[in-house]
Amino acid sequence: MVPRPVAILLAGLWVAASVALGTLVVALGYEFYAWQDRHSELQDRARLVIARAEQIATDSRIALRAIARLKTVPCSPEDLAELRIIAARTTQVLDIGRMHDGKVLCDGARGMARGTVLPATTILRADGAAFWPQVQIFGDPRIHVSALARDGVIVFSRPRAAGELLDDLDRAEVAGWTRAGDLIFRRNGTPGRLVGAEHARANYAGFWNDHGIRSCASASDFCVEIAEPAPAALTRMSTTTGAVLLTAGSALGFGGLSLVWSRNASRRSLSRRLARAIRKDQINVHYQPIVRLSDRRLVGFEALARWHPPSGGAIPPDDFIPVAERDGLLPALTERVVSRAISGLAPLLAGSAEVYLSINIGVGSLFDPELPELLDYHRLRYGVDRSRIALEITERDTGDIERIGEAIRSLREAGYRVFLDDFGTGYSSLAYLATLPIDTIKLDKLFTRSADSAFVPALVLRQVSHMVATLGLKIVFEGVETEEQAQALEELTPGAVGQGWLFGRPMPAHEALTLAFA
Ligand SMILES: Nc1nc2c(ncn2[C@@H]2O[C@H](COP(=O)(O)O[C@H]3[C@@H](O)[C@H](n4cnc5c(=O)[nH]c(N)nc54)O[C@@H]3COP(=O)(O)O)[C@@H](O)[C@H]2O)c(=O)[nH]1
Repeated sequence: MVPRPVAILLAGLWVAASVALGTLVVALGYEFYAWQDRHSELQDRARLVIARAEQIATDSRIALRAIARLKTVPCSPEDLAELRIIAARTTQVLDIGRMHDGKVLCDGARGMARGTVLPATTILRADGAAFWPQVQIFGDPRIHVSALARDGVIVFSRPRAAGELLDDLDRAEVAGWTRAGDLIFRRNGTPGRLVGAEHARANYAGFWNDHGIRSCASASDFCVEIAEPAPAALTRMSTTTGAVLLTAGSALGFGGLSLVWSRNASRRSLSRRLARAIRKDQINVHYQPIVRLSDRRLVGFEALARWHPPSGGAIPPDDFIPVAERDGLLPALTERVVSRAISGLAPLLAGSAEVYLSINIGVGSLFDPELPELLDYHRLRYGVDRSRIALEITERDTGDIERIGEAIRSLREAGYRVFLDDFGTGYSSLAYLATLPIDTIKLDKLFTRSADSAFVPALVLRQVSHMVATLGLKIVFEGVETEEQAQALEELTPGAVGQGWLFGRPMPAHEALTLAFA
């Protein structure tokens, strides 16, 4: 018994750990969600900027192509009118002009420009076009434009028409550039940090890092980058959100740990109760008949463990056998089952009727060096011959097949029959059939049930039956529930035996004896 102060301290630590763990999980979830949310928002922004840049490029191309088709005298009133019309037909081009020798001669909006000289540009594109991301050109320092010139034509658009879509990102460094690394626009941050040696880098953001979105247009020579620090979302959340997170985290942590604890506690308690039931000989055995399919003659009984705790109800073997296997209780359980199983059917087994008793032996018991002695002790008490006992081996582990083989060989040499149980399920595989010295396989219910159908298990059933016959083994079909299944199985494997609810459910010893002696 743990002293009360220690128990209180442990309970306090338990609650604190639950709350801390749950809160951490919820906080990490929140952080990840907030990061993802912002990241996809920034990606959407980058897509918008790219779309705008592509539209400017397309509009400029359309304008240049249209002007190339004009037959008007450059800078004539008709020509200027055409330039205005072409610009008006686009959404992104502001104005179009004619130029010569680096000078703008005229443009649609202002007419004759009296030879405005353009500054030198560093951006020369592969198609021979020159590009000015931002230039003051109409003699008015308040007017800046972006300009693209080729073949004596210059197309003006709004400067930073794409970059302005990022103007509200206060904390972000943003930049747009050509694939060659020439800067088109930049805001915030150290000049050259985003563009330059690193301009070929792909998106570089990862969880916990700053956001780093880098994207290039497919139809124009334009790339954009957005770099934004990602401070922990938790430091920015409101008190209400914090309170909700803390409550949710505490509930989650407490609920989760309580669930783990209660599952472990119930397993521990099942194991303790099982150990006590074995000690107090409260594990009973029921017998299920095994019959020859052709004439339904009884050939054997399978002993199946039953646990009815004195407190009421029944705990199924599928629940307590795995616990026995896991907690090393299987040898003790097998000892009780062997004792009960043989004594219960002793009058039948010691007699002359050729009926056998099959007993389940898990691998944990198969390796028990005392198993042969245990079997001999109980059978000799009642004068039962070894040939009247079959041992059903169930392998629930991928275990040591050679060791299993040795154990089976020595039991068979001693005169016991050995059945391979649940054949066709998880672990009981073809490798076992080829390696283990067994004389009978018990084919799992899954296949038996398909006997009168055309489903895939039915095909497997046919192949396995054929293979078993070829290997000179015998077969017991498990889980026969209908007359149709029994007939189909008998046709498939003449002389086979079966077990299932059609022939009888597991029953207590006195009913089994009545059935056998009827
Ligand atoms: N190591 C040991 N394992 C044991 C022991 N006793 C039982 N077991 C294993 O537990 C599993 C479940 O057994 P149980 O709930 O007793 O179910 C058996 C039959 O009742 C059931 N069955 C039989 N016929 C039918 C049927 O027509 N339909 C249907 N749905 N179920 C049927 O099958 C179980 C027998 O299976 P098997 O042993 O494979 O022949 C089970 O794996 C037992 O092996 C024990 O003492 N030790």
